[in-house]
Amino acid sequence: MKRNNVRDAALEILLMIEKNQAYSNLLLTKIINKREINGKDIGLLTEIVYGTLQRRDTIDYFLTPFLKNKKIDIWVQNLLRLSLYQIIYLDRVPERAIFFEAVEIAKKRGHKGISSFVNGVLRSIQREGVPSIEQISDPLKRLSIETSHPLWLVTNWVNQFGFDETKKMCEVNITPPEQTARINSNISSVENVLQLLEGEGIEAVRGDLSDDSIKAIKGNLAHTKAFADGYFTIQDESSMLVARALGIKKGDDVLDSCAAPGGKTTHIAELLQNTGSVLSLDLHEHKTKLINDQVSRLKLNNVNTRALDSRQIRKFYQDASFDKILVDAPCSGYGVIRRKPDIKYSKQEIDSKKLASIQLEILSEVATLLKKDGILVYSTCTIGYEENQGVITEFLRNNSEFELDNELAACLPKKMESYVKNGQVQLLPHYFGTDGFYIARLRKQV
Ligand SMILES: C[S@@+](CC[C@H](N)C(=O)[O-])C[C@H]1O[C@@H](n2cnc3c(N)ncnc32)[C@H](O)[C@@H]1O
Repeated sequence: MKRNNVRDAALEILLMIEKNQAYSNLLLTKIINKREINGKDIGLLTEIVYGTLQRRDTIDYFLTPFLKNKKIDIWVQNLLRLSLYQIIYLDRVPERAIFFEAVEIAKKRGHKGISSFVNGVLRSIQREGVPSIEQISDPLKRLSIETSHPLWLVTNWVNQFGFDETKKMCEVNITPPEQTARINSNISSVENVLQLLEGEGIEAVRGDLSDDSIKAIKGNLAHTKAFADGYFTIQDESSMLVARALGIKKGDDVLDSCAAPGGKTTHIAELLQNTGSVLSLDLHEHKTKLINDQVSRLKLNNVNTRALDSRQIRKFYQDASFDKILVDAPCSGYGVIRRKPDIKYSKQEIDSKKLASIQLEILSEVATLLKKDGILVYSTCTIGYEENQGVITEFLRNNSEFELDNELAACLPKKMESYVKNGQVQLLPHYFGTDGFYIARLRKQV
């Protein structure tokens, strides 16, 4: 396989993302398989795609003066972006190779004129250097360009969390995420799994937040036999807190109302230790299949899945009642920008408003099936009032039999205590290096 296929594959993925065809993580896997990219090149391809996306607006700021107002095709712009990303941020890639391959791709996709243009722009940047970000005098605009987040999002976060917190958050968002996993406590322990992984040549250590978590230092946990054999689930440490927030007890009947691909359903099922039951819903069969796959891999016996819109649950389960209910709602995902940097550019401010009304509909419907004294946990992997505290405030206004439950802090790791306030926590990615997450724990009083 010729090396320039990596850059061409990166360009193909970036163009598909521009057309909103799917999220970067899914496209990457699809193109790696389609083009049969080999192991060594997968690393470079991943780095180019994620790096270019993570820094897209910064790179555009650098490129703009060199384009001299010339209108260029979207593929040329993306070719320049990914080439400049490598020149500025990837020390180990020789510049000669970057220039050569950019020109070859331009020739192949366009014509000689375009390849000369691409070569000319890159050579000018090499000669003159990129413009300084320091010259942007407005601090919000500077932060927006420096960390490649849309100005409206930066402004929104600064209004909620202040400038310093927002800056830390934006800076973490342009770093690569860690890979962590949750041990399947039904069949193993952290020590045992670390040993198994060592035997497979993977370097891993205990996680930072949860007792049953591990963190990869070298190697990919997803490609191990221990994973295939059900010893653990790849999951961010913030996500592992959600099932904990439910305070699962043996024998509980639990509803997971937005469950695919099953990260939290399987955690709940593990905490039940082969007792009780989990009913896991998601919109479509192809989604519930993902849950079933994980349930089989982890050898769990207490999960039932069904393709169903949770907003319709009473039509199908009018006599059911649950001890615990989880709404891990569909959301804008601003807490997982490190994993899906394209979120920064594809989402609009208005999306949170639309999502908040769906989130409230789901909560309001499923809450009717909770037993007296039962626990309802609402969570999202997003950051910001509208889809989080705003939804809960509105829910509590309409459902006076519920109250925020202060037991939340006791369910979560001690380290997090100071961040838990009044039965809620908004975890920002720079607190513990996890994804950003919101969790609220509510109790039904009557
Ligand atoms: C944040 S994800 C859930 C992640 C999952 N809890 C886990 O830990 O793996 C939200 C899920 O909600 C599903 N969803 C969206 N609207 C829904 C609805 N009205 N009823 C049921 N599921 C819904 C989406 O298909 C998506 O899979």
